[in-house]
Amino acid sequence: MWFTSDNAGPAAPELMQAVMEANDGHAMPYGADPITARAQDRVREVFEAPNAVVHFVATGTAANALALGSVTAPWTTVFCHRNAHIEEDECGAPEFYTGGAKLTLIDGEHARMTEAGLARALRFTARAGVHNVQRGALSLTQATELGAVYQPEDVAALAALARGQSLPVHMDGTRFANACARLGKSPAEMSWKAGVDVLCLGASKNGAMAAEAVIFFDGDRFGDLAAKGWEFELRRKRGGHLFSKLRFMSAQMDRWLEGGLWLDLAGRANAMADRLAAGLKAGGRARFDHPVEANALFPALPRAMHRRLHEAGARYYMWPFDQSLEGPDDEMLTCRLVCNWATSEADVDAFIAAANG
Ligand SMILES: Cc1ncc(COP(=O)(O)O)c(C=O)c1O
Ligand SMILES: C[C@@H](O)[C@H](N)C(=O)O
Repeated sequence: MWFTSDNAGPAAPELMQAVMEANDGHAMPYGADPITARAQDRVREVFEAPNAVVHFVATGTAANALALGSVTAPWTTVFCHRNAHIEEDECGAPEFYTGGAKLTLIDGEHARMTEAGLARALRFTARAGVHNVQRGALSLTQATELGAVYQPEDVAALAALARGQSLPVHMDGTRFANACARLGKSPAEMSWKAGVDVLCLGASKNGAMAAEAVIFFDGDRFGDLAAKGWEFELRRKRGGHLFSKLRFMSAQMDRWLEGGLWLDLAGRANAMADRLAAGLKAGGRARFDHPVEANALFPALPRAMHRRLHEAGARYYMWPFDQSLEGPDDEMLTCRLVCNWATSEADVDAFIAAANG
């Protein structure tokens, strides 16, 4: 019963097979191989973005931090949600790779930034003179860190506020696939058509061993897109994130996007989250303070239930982590349960049985 994180899940056999097939003799290193070119074209095709600049890195943190470093200056601030991964879980990488940009934290339920919150923050930074950080970029996470998704129109409204201040829009798409699978909208509708300028598309949480794409879309934001892409390549190399045998990462991304596999895998994870939520709700003792819109759920459960689950061998995080299993049985404690493409109905049903007793 593994529900700690989709990072704990196995790689999908299709992607492992793609790596095996890529292991065919010699090929030019550092991304100059044909598999990488094919994977970059596949991303452009799936996103209906023939001119997009596409590069691959191994982690979501590298993707976010290098992308933000490419679109904002050290003396600026990036507007993000208070619970954004770039704020809470990247050990200062965005600040490091931007050369010191700050993060301006904005509230909103379910880690979804509100228009009012962003508008207020933009107004507040309007006073910026030489003594103040300048507005740098907007960063949104899709799906969010609390298991919710943004509708394309929500993204468009926030992006419009950013665009009104000539700010680029970054999207942390570590679980973009889960959001796309949930909403049934096209990748283009969920990204550049909604005003996203640079998308970090995550495959690692959704079947890859390690593969993340940084996609700069050909809007009016970056002027010379080729130059922006070259700047990213230099930042990636300088940051130590250019894989010499990039073909093995590219092969994963190419296979993941081929024939809609990425959406099938994400759909499986989402379906298991739905099954788990329904089973806990049926037990009558779970409280849900956040919606289940992707592959994660955040139920509040009685402490006694948590004890029972831990004794049954269930693996998951209390959320926040530091909540103790010692104390009154009926105190409600929130946890995070994350399903991945390999989560089985048996895993889910065993968790529900242990929870409901
Ligand atoms: C929303 C979000 N963004 C970015 C990341 C960073 O990915 P990585 O841990 O591969 O650096 C994670 C990690 O799971 C995440 O949950
Ligand atoms: C660091 C931890 O939050 C990781 N990003 C996860 O979602 O599991």
